[in-house]
Amino acid sequence: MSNKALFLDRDGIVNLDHGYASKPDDIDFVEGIFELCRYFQQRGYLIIIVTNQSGIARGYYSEHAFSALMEWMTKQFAQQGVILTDTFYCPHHPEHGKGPYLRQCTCRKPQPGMLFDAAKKYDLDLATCVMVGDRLSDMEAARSAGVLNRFLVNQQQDSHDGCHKVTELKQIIPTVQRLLG
Ligand SMILES: O=P(O)(O)OC[C@@H](O)[C@H]1O[C@@H](OP(=O)(O)O)[C@@H](O)[C@@H](O)[C@@H]1O
Ligand SMILES: [Mg+2]
Ligand SMILES: [Zn+2]
Repeated sequence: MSNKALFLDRDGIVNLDHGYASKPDDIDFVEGIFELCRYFQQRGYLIIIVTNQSGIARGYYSEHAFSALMEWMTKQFAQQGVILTDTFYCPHHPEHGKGPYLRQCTCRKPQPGMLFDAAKKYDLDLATCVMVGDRLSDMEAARSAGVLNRFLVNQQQDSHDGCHKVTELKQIIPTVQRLLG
């Protein structure tokens, strides 16, 4: 357990959530995302996306289309000086999934499955990882996985789970500097 990661939710954090993005034309990157990634990368964090993709379960787009979009996204990150180490995704939905995707799985956030899978694959010390998300389900997944520093961006909802609430990505760096030095 020697590595640490910045876990990013995708829709709503990396790109604006216009609803079930499936192709590059659907992607508008959120202001400050590359700067945030560069900050953590310089401090030795791997950059890992953890994303619910029920659009696959619902039949809106295929896993192949999802992978092609992530390949494109990885190149956009690289052009901005950011190595996107990996993406973990949940293609299931417990009610609206079709065929094999109709499942009560352990990877759909708020379940912590994707974070545990990432920890296993990259030998992560989850306590020292950081999660940034736009839903309480992101915070819950990270809390259940034992991620101590969790940032909830741009949500009015009240949360009692001890996460840091910010309205913009650029507010994260000063808080991290205070917490982690
Ligand atoms: O925010 P992440 O985890 O990266 O991805 C969320 C997306 O898969 C979609 O998840 C859906 O929720 P349901 O999966 O239908 O409950 C909706 O919130 C969509 O607007 C959103 O695009
Ligand atoms: Mg989201
Ligand atoms: Zn799943």
